[in-house]
Amino acid sequence: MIRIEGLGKTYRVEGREVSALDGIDLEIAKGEIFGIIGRSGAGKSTLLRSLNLLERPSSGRVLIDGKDITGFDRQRLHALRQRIGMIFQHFNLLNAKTVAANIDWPLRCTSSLTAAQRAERVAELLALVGLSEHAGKYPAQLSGGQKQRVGIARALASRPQLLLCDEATSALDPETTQSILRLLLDINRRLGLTIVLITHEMQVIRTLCDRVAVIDGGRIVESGKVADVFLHPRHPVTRSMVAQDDPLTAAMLDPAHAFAQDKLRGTLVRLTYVGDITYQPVLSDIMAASTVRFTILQGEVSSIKELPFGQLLLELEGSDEDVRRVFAELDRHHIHHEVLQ
Ligand SMILES: Nc1ncnc2c1ncn2[C@@H]1O[C@H](COP(=O)(O)OP(=O)(O)OP(=O)(O)O)[C@@H](O)[C@H]1O
Repeated sequence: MIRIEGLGKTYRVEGREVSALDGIDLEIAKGEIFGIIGRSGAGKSTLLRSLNLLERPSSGRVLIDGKDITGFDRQRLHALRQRIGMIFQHFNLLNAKTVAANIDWPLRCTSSLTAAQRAERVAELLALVGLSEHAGKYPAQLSGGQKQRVGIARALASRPQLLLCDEATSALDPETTQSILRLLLDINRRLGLTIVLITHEMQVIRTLCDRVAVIDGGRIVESGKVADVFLHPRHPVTRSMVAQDDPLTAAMLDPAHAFAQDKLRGTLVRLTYVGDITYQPVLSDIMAASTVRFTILQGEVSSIKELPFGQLLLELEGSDEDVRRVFAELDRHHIHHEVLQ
């Protein structure tokens, strides 16, 4: 659906050139939830805003459904923006208008619907985001989570195919964040809407996204399925973002900090696995058929979106030959192993 090719953006600040994006290549499929994560100043907002040309790239192309939008004239851009909704960290609501009027606003400005048809659409959207009882309130009377629900309803008013989320939960507490993420997931499933979001929180990516790209210094430094990137982060920025989100993974990625090294007798191995195998006694079977003994030093069973995963830090004691056989059995069962020491 979206193809970004060699995208670059340079800002001119006081006669100096600041490079915000440098040679970005990405593909985002229809119906997927794609996350872009990075530290402050990495280029996330510039990249997201290039998708609806709120930011004009300096080089490269953005293709949506095969059409290069960077060459669109005003009229085509106007039509494109109606197919792309956007929500913001600070909600950007019209404070002097009620919830219903905020949601009605884009319809009033751009659609050819009658007042009655618009009212019907607003009622539908209010129900979708769970705010039917708050239609007559003003933004100042709402909680942060409710304000973001209004933002989502407003973004969906013109039935877009693509929703851009700019740090949509960064201003919310953890519980409200979860409820907004659940709403976005529900909307993605019910409406088949493609969602592209930017965040600096790995937790948001883990909960919501199918795939992720890590951006640093205006370049994509790592990308892939969320489970792969989360469980096997390669770039230092990715490792640090995973570590901030999940201390257990951090400890397993860098076990030197996790426990007393002088107590180690055998081979230190990190196992990772995803999917149904998480709930099967495969490890028990493999070890029961071997003379190799194991000690669990650390472990975690959790989920990424709805995909269960496990990771274990084990010390294996046995002959090299027997340990190799255990590794071969792990491979056979798609349990990834990584010898750490
Ligand atoms: N309008 C602008 N004029 C000049 N420089 C800009 C402008 N917008 C962004 N930049 C610079 O471009 C780089 C990328 O900024 P961008 O806002 O895209 O990063 P970000 O990852 O979204 O950061 P944050 O998480 O802090 O919002 C930064 O160095 C920033 O200072």
